[in-house]
Amino acid sequence: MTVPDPPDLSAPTITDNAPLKPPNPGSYARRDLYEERQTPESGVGAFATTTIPSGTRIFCEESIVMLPDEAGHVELYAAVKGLDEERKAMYWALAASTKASKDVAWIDALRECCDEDISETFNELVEEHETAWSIYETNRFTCKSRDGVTKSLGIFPQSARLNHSCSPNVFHRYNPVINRLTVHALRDIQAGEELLTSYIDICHPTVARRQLLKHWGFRCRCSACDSPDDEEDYRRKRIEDLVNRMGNREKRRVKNEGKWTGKDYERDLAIIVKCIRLLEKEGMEETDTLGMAYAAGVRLAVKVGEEEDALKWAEKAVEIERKCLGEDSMEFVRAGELLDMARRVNAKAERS
Ligand SMILES: C[S@@+](CC[C@H](N)C(=O)[O-])C[C@H]1O[C@@H](n2cnc3c(N)ncnc32)[C@H](O)[C@@H]1O
Repeated sequence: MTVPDPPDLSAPTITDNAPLKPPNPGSYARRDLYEERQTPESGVGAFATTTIPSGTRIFCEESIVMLPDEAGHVELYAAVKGLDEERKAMYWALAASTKASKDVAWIDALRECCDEDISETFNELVEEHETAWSIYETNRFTCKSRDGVTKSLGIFPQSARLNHSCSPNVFHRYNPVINRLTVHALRDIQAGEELLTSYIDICHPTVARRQLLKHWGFRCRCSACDSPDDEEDYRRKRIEDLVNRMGNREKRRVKNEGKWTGKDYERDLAIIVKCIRLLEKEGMEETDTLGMAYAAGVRLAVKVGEEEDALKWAEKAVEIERKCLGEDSMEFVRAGELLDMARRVNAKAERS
């Protein structure tokens, strides 16, 4: 939930301040659609109690704790201590799976700000800080600001019950417009199925995913991890490389605007087309990595005069962002703007 973010291929070219639906979404978890249950090996999990159609928003949750990326044990403990009793209870009831940090400099800082007469209970206080930190590290979600620059980490106690899969059936993301974490069904989910999100970027191959998941202290037993297939791993590695290349070229293009030639744009587009094909082949059609690839593809296709592809991808981008993030997300609005642009360009091409 806190792993490195993919390169920002959704960088807006039209407007970053598009009008969005009024932000009054409430804070909810659709308990009419799922229940929490103990699982044999993954602690508590969330299970569908009825069919959940693809695209359904299941969680739209406000955080109970949100801290800047760089906050440490002492700041976190103070934030938890400041919660009302109900929220405090919610916080302490969450799972704590990570090991104590080897960096103990914070203990000296804590000692310095404690009264002398606390010395007898100091060890207890340290333990409480460590437990609070482990809960935080196990359950926190990355929350990016609208400009994508500021990163905070938030605790959303109901969404925090979602277990992980590398082939997830739900998608989570913090939406800075409505200040909520949203979780959407990526496909139709049947009653009895566990709702599973991915804590990490699923484009990584198996070995890298295993390494990243060590943070949460478990080995993933999803089908992609349990019976890794060399070809699938190769495709995920290729996707990862292509996404990185797209991001790097996008940065270079922005820096060298004006110097980018038609050939350069064609090269960029070729990478995106490969990436789109692999994502579709890998069954990652639902995730918004593909949404980002489509959006980047639209801009480039327009540049090189492939108006029909631009229109096709813009339509797909809108659908993916609607499904994964909802109509109140910036991504959806930007995809809609791209679709308008692609339609205009197509109409013009047809006229001429
Ligand atoms: C955010 S919590 C998820 C909810 C948690 N199961 C609970 O009981 O509250 C993350 C923790 O759940 C467990 N977990 C999540 N996904 C898992 C999986 N696929 N296999 C085993 N354990 C998992 C791990 O202990 C992990 O550190």
